[in-house]
This record gives sequence, C-alpha cells and structure tokens, in this order.
Amino acid sequence: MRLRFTKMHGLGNDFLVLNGCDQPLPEDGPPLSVAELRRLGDRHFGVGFDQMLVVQPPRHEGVDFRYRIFNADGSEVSQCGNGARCFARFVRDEGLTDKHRIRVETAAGEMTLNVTDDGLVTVDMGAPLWAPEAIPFLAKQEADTYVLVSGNNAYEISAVGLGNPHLVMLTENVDNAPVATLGPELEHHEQFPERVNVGFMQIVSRREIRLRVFERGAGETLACGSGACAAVVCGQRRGLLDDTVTVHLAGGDLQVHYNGSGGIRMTGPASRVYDGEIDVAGPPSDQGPTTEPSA
Ligand SMILES: N[C@@H](CCC[C@H](N)C(=O)O)C(=O)O
Repeated sequence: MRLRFTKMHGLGNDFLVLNGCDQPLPEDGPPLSVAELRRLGDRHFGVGFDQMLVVQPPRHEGVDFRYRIFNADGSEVSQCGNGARCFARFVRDEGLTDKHRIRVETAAGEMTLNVTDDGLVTVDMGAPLWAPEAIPFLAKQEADTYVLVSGNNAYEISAVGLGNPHLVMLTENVDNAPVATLGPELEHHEQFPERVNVGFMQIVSRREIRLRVFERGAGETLACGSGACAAVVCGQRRGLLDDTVTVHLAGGDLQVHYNGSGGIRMTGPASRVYDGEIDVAGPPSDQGPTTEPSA
C-alpha cells in the first residue's frame, strides 16, 4: 500500500500527517500496525516523528474533522496540543476547509482550533481535570501537590489531565534536570495506570517558565503543547504564575492563557516541512496488535 504523507512540526515537536479524507484509511482501528508505525517513526530507518496525526472525516454533526493521534511507540492517545496547531494548518493548506475556526473530534472529546491572520494557531485545550480518577492517577484524594515515591526517592509533583495525563515537577534549572533518567522512570510509575507525560518546570517569573517534557510514548521532545498547558495550570494552582504565561521550550515559545474558568488557550506556530510517499504493509488487521502501549 502506498501512503501519501506530510511532515510537519510545532516548535520541533514533529509529526507525520496522514490525510484520510482523500486516501483510503480504515475508519476504525489504526491506519497502520504498531510495527509499521514504529518503523516509520524511526529516525534512522523511517521518516522519523514524535507523533503521527490522522485527518479523517467527522463522525458527528457540529464538527469539521476527526483528529487522531498516535505516539511513535504506536499507542493511540487523545490529546496533542502542538499537533492540533499543525492539524489546523494542514486542513486549510490542503483546501479541506477555509474556516478560521475549526471544530475537531478527538478520542477525548471536541476541540476548537482558531487560525489567526498572522499564521499562528490558538487551540482551546479545554478545562484542566484535577480529580485523580480523571487523569488517571491513583491517589486517595485530590490535592495541589502529591508526594510520589519511586525507588528510594520521593518527588513533589502536581498531576493534571488535559485529555492526556501529565505530572509536573519544579526544578531549579531545566538544563540540569534529570529528564533522560527520571522521565522514563516516572512515565511508567504504577500510580499512573495509563502512563504519564513528565514535565520539568523552571519558574523564571510569574509570567515566564522554562520547560522540558519527557513524553509518554515518544521520549523527550523539543516541545509539548499539552505539557506546556499542564505546567502553567499546575504553577497557577500553586500560586506561582499569572493568567498569561510564556513557556520557553527547546524548540521555541508558546503562549498559554488560563484564568480559572473555561478552556486553556495555547498559541503558537505550525510549520509544514515536506510532502512524501511511502510504501507500507497492507491493512493492520493482518498484523497483530495495534494500539498496545510499549512497556
Ligand atoms: N506532543 C504532544 C503530546 C502528544 C501525546 C503524549 N505523548 C501522550 O502520550 O499523551 C503535545 O504537543 O501535546
């Protein structure tokens, strides 16, 4: 099977975008097997990406598209903030819509994407979910911060759901944060039954943070949109941040706004890199398990 794809990125968080509106992709189930997806995601043997984004026709009234997200390890997830900006740019570039306000359906619900005249995209990421069972996080009761024990160490963390699970911890200087070691350790912590994205936040001022995120299913990325929103709302909940915050990530800056009600608004760029075609094995149904996250 030959697939056409587009390579995009949002601040270096990079994506392989598949258009399921003009080429046949399965309506249910993943478009590729986990093995095939991982092969394409490999930076040496494939195209290389953090997430694969799939554009599909809507299944419900009132939305314009269905937006599906797969991590590089093959797991299907419900939220990707940087991907949402690229999704908006893609559907407009491809002439699939000329709307500036685009409604999409994700596995976690509906989202609104607003494309501005300067080419930036603002995503309404919805309200943060604090209840442990909604994240999901195994804790006796909701709190601003939790002590998470891992091995012989204890970490003060905040936990929040944005359609995907995030933990956020403070660090003096993100340059020295143990992202490569503690990231994967906490990603698989038993108190996060669906694994977790692990954010390391340095507070610069009440309106500015620096952030590194070890993403579930993808490893450390140059930027994580939902991670940026998670860090800001966790910092706000701890009384450390104002309503509007600039988030400095390795790949560039995002603006995040939340005033305690309605949705979190995240604004940033979306870049198209190139278009390509690739041969992949046939339908995933012949190829065993598809969406099982890696251990
Ligand atoms: N890069 C993303 C988040 C992608 C999904 C995440 N790795 C998860 O498993 O929840 C973003 O920009 O939000």
